Amino acid sequence: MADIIIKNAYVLTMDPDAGDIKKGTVVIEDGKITEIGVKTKESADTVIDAKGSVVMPGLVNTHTHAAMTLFRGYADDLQLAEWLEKHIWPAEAQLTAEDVYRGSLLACLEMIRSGTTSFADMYFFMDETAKAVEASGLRASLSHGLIELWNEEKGENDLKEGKRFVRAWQGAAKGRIKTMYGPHAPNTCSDEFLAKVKEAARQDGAGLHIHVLETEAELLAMKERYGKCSVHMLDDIGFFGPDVLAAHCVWLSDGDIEVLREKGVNVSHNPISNMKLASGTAPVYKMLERGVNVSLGTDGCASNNNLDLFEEMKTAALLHKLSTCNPTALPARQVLQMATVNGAKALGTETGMLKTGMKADMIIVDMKKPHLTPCFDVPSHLVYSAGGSDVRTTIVDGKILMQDYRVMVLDEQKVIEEAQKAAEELVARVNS
Ligand SMILES: C[C@H]1O[C@@H](n2cnc3c(O)ncnc32)[C@H](O)[C@@H]1O
Ligand SMILES: [Zn+2]
Repeated sequence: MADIIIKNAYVLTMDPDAGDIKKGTVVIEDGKITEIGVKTKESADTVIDAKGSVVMPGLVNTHTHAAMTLFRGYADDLQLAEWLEKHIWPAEAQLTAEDVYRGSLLACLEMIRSGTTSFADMYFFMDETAKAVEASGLRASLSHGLIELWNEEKGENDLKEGKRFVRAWQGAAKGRIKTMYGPHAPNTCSDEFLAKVKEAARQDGAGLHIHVLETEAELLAMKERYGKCSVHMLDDIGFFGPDVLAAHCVWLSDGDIEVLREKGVNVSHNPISNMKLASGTAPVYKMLERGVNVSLGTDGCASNNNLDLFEEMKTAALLHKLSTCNPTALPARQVLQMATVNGAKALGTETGMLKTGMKADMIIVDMKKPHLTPCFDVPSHLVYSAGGSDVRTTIVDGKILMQDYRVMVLDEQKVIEEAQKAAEELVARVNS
């Protein structure tokens, strides 16, 4: 007998070798997808009748800072440098481990509710984010943020903590947690330090998560310091490879795109954060055209201000039609691919597609809604009309985290109340 059978659903497989199934069944056993089709096994511990719904791969958020939910709406309408240096970093100096746990748990709840099944995170007190991931049932690739700021002692301490975290949590939560090294950015970490971090990652077989060329200010500072941009500096120190997840990549030249493609670097495109902080428009159309693996991220809740990847998908589609004056740029299926297949590739999670043998991370989206009626094309609705609140069921590793809008794994009210209290006390400390 199977663990879970989802039947009567529109199955959006995202598998290039298989089409969609209009009225199909997905069978889950031992955390994996064991059958997909029309005629499958019929008995299971849990049978979900998904008539009027779409079952699809869970969404993958490849760049966030989960605990920053506590700073949602804290410092709006600013450019990155002022936002970070005058508001966010002073506030983060007051963070406690408990705050990070509360904020991360709130983020996990928000992600479960809006259909994200795995995410990549870079922050501080990462044991707490890992505990929240463990408790929530989500999948995550976590890194301790390393911000050297040309201070050798700080760099050493940060790297020591990053290394401890990588080794302590690799493969935890029954393999749902992976760990990475998280050097913050080429304009906050020296080239020598970045080379050391790369070597540590190589020794531990861990990936690297870094912000790259988010702003023009970064590009100018790099040219001034090194006579070349971030991408070429990172390339020259041997930093790049398919183990690298580069967030933002806004201020890229054609040559930079070629380097990213050649080295198999994974890019996390964060259109809402880039728009809100007025950082610029990443050349996503060109990157995709040239074969760079571009995925989607929300960034943290202080620059977005939520974790809803449905909003991110729609924004990406619209932004790149506008920026290229080309309505055929980033069609719905390609954007869905960025949020699923490409994200899973970036995190190396064996998810992102509904395919026999893959890990069972999937969501069921309720299509019986006024704003989703009528439905001529499912991908179109998922990108242009649906929102995170249309997700009715979320499954990770074959475990149901939310069923019919009811979150099964967390005490929702308690998570919200405790995060609210933590945020109020944190801001009071910042202002005192
Ligand atoms: C881990 C550190 O990164 C900071 N951060 C959050 N969002 C961004 C961003 O868009 N660019 C650069 N740095 C960012 C976060 O506040 C932590 O200090
Ligand atoms: Zn970020």
